[in-house]
Formats: sequence, structure tokens, C-alpha cells
Amino acid sequence: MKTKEEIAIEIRGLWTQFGSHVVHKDLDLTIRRGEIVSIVGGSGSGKTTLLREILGLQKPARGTVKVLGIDIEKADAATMRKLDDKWGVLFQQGALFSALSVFDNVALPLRELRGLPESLIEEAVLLKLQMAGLTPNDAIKMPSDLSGGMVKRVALARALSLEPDLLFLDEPTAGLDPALSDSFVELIQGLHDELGLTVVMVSHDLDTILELSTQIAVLADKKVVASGPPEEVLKVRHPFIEDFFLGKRGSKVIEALPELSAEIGIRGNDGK
Ligand SMILES: Nc1ncnc2c1ncn2[C@@H]1O[C@H](COP(=O)(O)OP(=O)(O)OP(=O)(O)O)[C@@H](O)[C@H]1O
Repeated sequence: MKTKEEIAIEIRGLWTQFGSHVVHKDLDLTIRRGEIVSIVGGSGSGKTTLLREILGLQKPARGTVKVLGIDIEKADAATMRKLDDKWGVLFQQGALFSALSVFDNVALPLRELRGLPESLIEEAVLLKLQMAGLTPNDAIKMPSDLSGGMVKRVALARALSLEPDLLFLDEPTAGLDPALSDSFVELIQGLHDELGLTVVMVSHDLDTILELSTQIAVLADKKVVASGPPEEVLKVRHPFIEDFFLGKRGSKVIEALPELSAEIGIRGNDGK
């Protein structure tokens, strides 16, 4: 039995509604610390909305969301600020402030939340840039001078600036070509191994999902229909899972991952 300390995120009985449109209906999800979790689901299944609810950016109609033991809805402003220090977020849109240099983009959360001396900020920014695979020379560049892959890296450096326990990534490899996408996946894996981060990502990219995830949560029918290690989730019989993971494209990706394909092959498709 897992202790409370080991649970990073706990969602119970969550309902989300926009007017008469019910997006989530009695959704439950548990994420333990140290996992790399992919939230997958069809377009409009409510993945991004779920991420926003976890971050307290959107209020569910019903249910509870606890992050690191804190009930997001009941948390006061001071508690939310403390939580803000503990998570880093890399969203799909609006990754960087175009009027700020790379250095200032990464320094922003430190300047906003801590009031640290500039010498410490500089040290921290250069370290985070290095962790994200960038050099001190990149620090003086403006966002308009960067390639798409570099923008993602700078946004990642900024998400890491407060040394978070939790990292949220919304479509981290969207818009990257396969080589850049692979190197971004390696980067996330390395950071996870090095820092022991809990990573929660929304992704459509099968390679990224299957290479990185220690847990997959499948959103369908307005709730989480399967959640667990990839080899378990892929055995669950559900039309979305079969289409998404076991269709032509998915089968190819799985074939290239010997451990996973052996697991699925050995057990067969016995459902759950
Ligand atoms: N602020 C809002 N007002 C009204 N409807 C919304 C709002 N935000 C999201 N929705 C609706 O909620 C549903 C879930 O949206 P969401 O963006 O979370 O889905 P998603 O699974 O992330 O989709 P995609 O994979 O296409 O990005 C969609 O039908 C969307 O139109």
C-alpha cells in the first residue's frame, strides 16, 4: 500500500462542464511521485482541461484535485504560491516572452517569486540552460533568433528554474521533427533520472509516449478508462486503446520496443 507521501496527484470524482457540455464525469486518477505519466485521449476528450484543473487554472464543477497533498480548491493564495514554486509548466502555446532575451525568460520566475540577488539568479539561469542542453552563448539570444527545438529547450529551462518536484508538459514534442523530438525525449528522461521529477504530460506522439511513460492514463468516455504501466494499459480492451496504440502506426512503434512488444505478445490480448 502506497503512503500519502508517495502520491503526487490525486483526483477523485471530478466533473467538468462547459454549459451543457460534460467533458469529465466522475473521473478518478492517481499519480505517484517519480512517475512519468502520459495523459492520452481523443481530440476534445479533455486532456488540456484536466491539466488546467490540476494546476488550479480552472475550477471543476465537482470533485477534488489534490497536488502534493494540497486540495487545490481549498488552498488559499499563499498556499497556491508555494505550490507554484513546486511545479514547472511547459505549455504548448506562448512558450516564451518575445521581448525578453533567453536569459531573462529563464530568470523571470526567479525574479518574480524569490527576490534573489542577481549573482545567484545568473548562476541558476546558466545551470538550467545547461540542463536543457543550451550554452551560455544562447542566453543573450532573443526568442525570434531560435529554432523551434531551441524554443522548447528554453521553455523547459524556465520550467525548471524553481527546481520543481513536478513538471507538466503539454504536447512537448509537437512541431518538432523526429530527430529533435528524440533528443527532447532523451532530455526529459535524463532530467527525470537525475532530479527524480514527477512528469505529467499530455501527448499525441506515440514514440514519445511509449519511450518515456512509466504510466499511461487513458481519457475516454469522459473518464480515465485505464491507468497504469504501458504494458498493462495496452492490454485493456477499449476501442480508443486498440485504435491508438495497436493500429498500424502504434504497432510499428511497439515493435521497435522489444521489452514492451514481448510483454504484450506473451500475455496476449486477454483484456481486463
Ligand atoms: N473555456 C472553454 N469553454 C467552453 N468549452 C471548452 C473550454 N475549454 C475547453 N472546452 C471544450 O472542452 C472539451 C475538451 O477540451 P480540451 O482542450 O481539454 O481537449 P483535449 O483533449 O486537450 O483536446 P486536443 O487533443 O484536441 O487538444 C472540448 O470539447 C473543448 O471544446
